[in-house]
Amino acid sequence: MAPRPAMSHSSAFLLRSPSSSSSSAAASAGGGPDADGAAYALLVLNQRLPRFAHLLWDRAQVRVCADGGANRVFDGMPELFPGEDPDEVRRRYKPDVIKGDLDSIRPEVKEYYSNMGTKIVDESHDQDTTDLHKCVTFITENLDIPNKSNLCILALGALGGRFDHEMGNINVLHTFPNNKIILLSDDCLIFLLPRTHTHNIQIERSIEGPHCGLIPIGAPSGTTTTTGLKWNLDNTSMSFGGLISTSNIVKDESVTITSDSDLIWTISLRDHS
Ligand SMILES: Nc1ncnc2c1ncn2[C@@H]1O[C@H](COP(=O)(O)OP(=O)(O)OP(=O)(O)O)[C@@H](O)[C@H]1O
Ligand SMILES: Cc1ncc(C[n+]2csc(CCO)c2C)c(N)n1
Repeated sequence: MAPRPAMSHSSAFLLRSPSSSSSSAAASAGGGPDADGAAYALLVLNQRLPRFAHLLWDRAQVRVCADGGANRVFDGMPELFPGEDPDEVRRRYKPDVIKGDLDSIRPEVKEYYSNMGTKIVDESHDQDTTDLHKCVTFITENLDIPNKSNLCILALGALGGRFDHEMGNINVLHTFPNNKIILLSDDCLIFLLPRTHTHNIQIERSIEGPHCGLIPIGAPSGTTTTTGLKWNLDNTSMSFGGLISTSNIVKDESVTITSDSDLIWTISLRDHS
């Protein structure tokens, strides 16, 4: 296989104190870019907020709700602060943008955030792309977002739930292969490993692993080689109907992956509740 440039990946954005990789789970309020200097945009989808949603919110460069995701922020953020006045909590967690076909956001939620100055982008004319797709387009095309080319996109609530939505969300990873997009749930995260690069994934053991998978969703892979896993691939083919790497285990501090096809990487998140 021809040599190709390296791309590194880290889930340090989930660390409580991103500068120290020995610290434990899920981010605290801090402000500013995450661990490895990679700033991120937070995208909230229409599923129950993960337990660490408010912590990621505090450090995001920009916060976008995909249609009904706005209901989840409106209802869910106060639930993460049970002792506090719900309205006070809501005022602290104001989305910058709500975008989608707007058939799921409740009218009172739309009015509430509109009155607070949130930008509402109605794309109800487009019934061919998902709300997640619309929001990723917004982030990649919006000139007002600083440092956009380095911006990672964290999509909360993208996994678990309806299978058609999950597949639509994974399709967005393949539609925007040049953008770093991470789909998150309470239980795991996934992202795309474009075939154009070799990949070096830093494992944050306090918050992720040990279960992981390497899956050729878009197309079969003729050859994939890995290091750092319990069951490594060595110039191995993967396809649906044949071998795909599920229920694998991370062994080392970093995992390297090279493949002739785009692959989906997934790793479990540890339960810190
Ligand atoms: N159950 C789910 N599982 C995974 N992702 C979801 C789920 N529900 C919503 N999403 C994500 O949140 C986004 C916004 O959801 P919303 O329910 O507002 O979309 P929608 O277009 O109204 O959905 P639909 O009309 O298909 O029910 C979706 O584009 C999708 O990316
Ligand atoms: C072949 C095909 N299948 C499904 C849809 C429906 N659809 C896909 S994305 C979307 C918007 C959801 O907010 C809707 C309604 C379509 N247009 N074309």
